[in-house]
Amino acid sequence: MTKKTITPSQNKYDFATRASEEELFSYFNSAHTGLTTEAVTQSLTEYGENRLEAVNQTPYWRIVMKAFLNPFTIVLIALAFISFITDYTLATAADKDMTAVIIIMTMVILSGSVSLFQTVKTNKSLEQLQNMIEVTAAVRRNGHKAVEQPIESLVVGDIIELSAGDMLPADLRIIEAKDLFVSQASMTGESVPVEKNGARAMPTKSKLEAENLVFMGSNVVSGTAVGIIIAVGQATQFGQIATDISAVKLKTSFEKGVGSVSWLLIRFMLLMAPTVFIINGLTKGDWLEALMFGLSVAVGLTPEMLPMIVTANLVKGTAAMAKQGTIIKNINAIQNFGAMDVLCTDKTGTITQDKVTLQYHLNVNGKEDDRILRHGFYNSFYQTGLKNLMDVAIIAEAEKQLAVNTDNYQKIDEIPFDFNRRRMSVVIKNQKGETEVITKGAVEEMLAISTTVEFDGHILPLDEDMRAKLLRAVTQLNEQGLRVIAIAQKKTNPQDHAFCIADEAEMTLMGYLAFLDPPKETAQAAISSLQSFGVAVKVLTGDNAEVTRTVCRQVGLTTENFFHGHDLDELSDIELENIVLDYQVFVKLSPSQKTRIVQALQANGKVVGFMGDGINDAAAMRTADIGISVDTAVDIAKESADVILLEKDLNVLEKGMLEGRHLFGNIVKYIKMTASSNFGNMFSVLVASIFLPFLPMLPIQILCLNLIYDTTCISLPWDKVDRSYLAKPRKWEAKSIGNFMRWIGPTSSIFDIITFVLLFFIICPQVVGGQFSTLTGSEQVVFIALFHAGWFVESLWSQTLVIHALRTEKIPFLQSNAARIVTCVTAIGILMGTVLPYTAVGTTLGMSALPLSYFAWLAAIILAYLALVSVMKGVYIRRFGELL
Ligand SMILES: Nc1ncnc2c1ncn2[C@@H]1O[C@H](COP(=O)(O)OP(=O)(O)OP(=O)(O)O)[C@@H](O)[C@H]1O
Ligand SMILES: [Mg+2]
Repeated sequence: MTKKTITPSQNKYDFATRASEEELFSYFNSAHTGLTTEAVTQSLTEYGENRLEAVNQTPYWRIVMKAFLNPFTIVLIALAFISFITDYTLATAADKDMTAVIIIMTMVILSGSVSLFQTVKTNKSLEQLQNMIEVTAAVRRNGHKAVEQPIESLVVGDIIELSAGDMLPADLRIIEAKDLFVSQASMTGESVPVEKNGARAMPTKSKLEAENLVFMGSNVVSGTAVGIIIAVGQATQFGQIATDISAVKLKTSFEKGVGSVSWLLIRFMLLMAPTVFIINGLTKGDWLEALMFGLSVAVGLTPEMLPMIVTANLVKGTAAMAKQGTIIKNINAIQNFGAMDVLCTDKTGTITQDKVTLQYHLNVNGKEDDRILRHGFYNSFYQTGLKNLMDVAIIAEAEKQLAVNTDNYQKIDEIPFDFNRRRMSVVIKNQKGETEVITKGAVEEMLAISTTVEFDGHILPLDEDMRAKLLRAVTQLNEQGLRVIAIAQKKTNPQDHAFCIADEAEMTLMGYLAFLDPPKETAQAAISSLQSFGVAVKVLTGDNAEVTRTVCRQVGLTTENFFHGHDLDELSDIELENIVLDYQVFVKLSPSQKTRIVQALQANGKVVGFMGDGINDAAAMRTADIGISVDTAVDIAKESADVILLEKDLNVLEKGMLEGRHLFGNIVKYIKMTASSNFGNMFSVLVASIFLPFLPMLPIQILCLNLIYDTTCISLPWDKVDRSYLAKPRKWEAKSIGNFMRWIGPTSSIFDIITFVLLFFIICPQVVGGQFSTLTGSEQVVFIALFHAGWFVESLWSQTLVIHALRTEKIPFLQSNAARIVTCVTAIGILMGTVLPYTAVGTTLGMSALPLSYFAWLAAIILAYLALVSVMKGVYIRRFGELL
């Protein structure tokens, strides 16, 4: 390693601004040709990896904590602790009993370890998926040509080549630049790109203003550059902000929803358990037993599997989506995907094919003219911004038709494209030293800067007649679905000045280029399919009205109502909010107008998706509830998205969306049925506590019942969802959970109470030989054990079978079947629970063998229960519109 000859001042950035190339290379041990392998290793130890802690993996202990500690497990652990004190510490030697503690802790461990397993699996698969779409940068090393490398592998001292659309992978000092314009919006909030260059400079007050420094998180709008990395990872300016941002990361509506339901159920339990405790204490007189019973009821009411069900669903959903070509970047956005009811999309590549071809190059007279193609070629060829499909088409066509020669020209300057002015210019000089500005862009924008036209070799003023004639010709082309851009030029003097937007004035319009950008064959079907799934499709484009109208008509979007970008700026936010739903197509939009439309839709209560692939879509994608981009999009668009499609296709998007609805359905299903059966059980226990001379169920039996039910529920994320459920966008509605609980819950209580009566007055007296009050002490013990076994089995049957009844709006087993795994697991649960009273374990748990005649009764009760649930389902659906 060479010795460092320069000591930078305290501030590395000031040093980097001031330093010459040699000083930089010597300080960072680098060279024009890049770092050597040894220097990379050296730099890694000295400055570390290019990773942000904020996006780094959470440490293991936190993942474990998160899996095991949630509101529900905390309640369970507290209950286990109290059980331990009362059953073990305070109990006499003979009565010491750890069974309750063991069962409760089993539940904690079960829910925690399944959650943990799922989380680890998700993190792994998310990482793998993200590697598929990772952002790379072109880096020179060991004297080789630059190669694309994942940005995490870059180190301080690396030499990076930049071009339009790139994300800045770290903080760089520019050493060479050609018309480099960078958007620092994520750092400064200023969306106008700033020009940067490679010259030495005096340090500025704010680092961000330094003309030769660029920063991680910004992106290259146009131009090219070479730079040396001076800071990576957390040490970058972005790293400093990113830590703060991640601290206040907003929760999605979904996370908030799950949280609020959790608390609702816990509050409910906190109210009910003490009530049960007091009633039993008062009626039975044994307060310690009443306490244990109250605690067990509390456990029974806790849906401890909720966190696990949510995680398992998200994991499953992510994997299923990946198979369909949809990569999830932000896992909590999956649910928004299913809730999305408006999809905003750009036009090129989504509605139209990703193939743009140049059809005509016409002069203002409407004749094919090679001069037009040649000028278009120079503009596209020499510009260093992002080459879009039109530029590619121009270059391809010119190379095919003309013997274009670039040796005779020298590029002097360029004025890069931006989405507000919608045009761009290059300045070139020929061998004779004549210099011209060549500008191309959207027709209206080009007419606005032109004062003359070239017509049959003459220069004529661009008067109203001419303007009208030109616009007519363009409209005609547009109506055939052709996109048109205009070309203009003017002679200029290169020595004058550096060129800027003001130079795009008093130009001579030469003619126009017309491109064929045909609609996708699949677009029409995809759009109507999305609409049939309740998603309104809106096109938000920067292109003009005529072409957009033609294309939209071809894919079946209504085109009477158009909204034009001009009119947008005159509307206040409220006015926009009022009309935004009436339009399907928005044209001539600037990037900030796209964002405003998304906001206006959200203000209408819509869950908005935005699909795009350009620099001009990034802001709107961030604002939308769900930003969707494609694999081939520019870095900044991919960076802003929550979801990346491996193919820019509405059908792929639709599949991902349905997957989102599917997993949401499974989550809501669990919450609703657990909440309602818990509520029902609660009610039954209250009634039974008041009337029975003994506890309706032993604490340990409640815990055991709960364990079996919870284990059954682990299969739910694998369940199917009815197609009819998938047909509508699904939003989180806390209110509907409460309704469900109040309406469906008490239904089960009716049958619980019928079972009490049956057991207390018929079955038990039959077996034991008399009504409870007439029995001796030991006979009463048998009576109670029988009663407990009876209720245990009935509870398990009804709670488990109702999973099948409530998972669908249809008739279970006949019209809609659960996934096989769910059917198997529930069957096994029922079987085990039914056999239990006949086994030694059952005896230990305080149950005794039921007479076979009981099962005939039980079958009748369960059938009647399922029938009534079906009726209630119908009533509920009629009243509230839908079940889940
Ligand atoms: N390379 C280019 N050279 C000149 N003009 C261009 C170029 N690219 C775009 N324009 C002009 O800017 C307008 C807006 O650009 P563009 O159509 O790409 O916007 P957009 O909002 O991304 O649209 P889309 O919905 O099709 O993706 C174009 O209609 C065209 O007139
Ligand atoms: Mg676009």
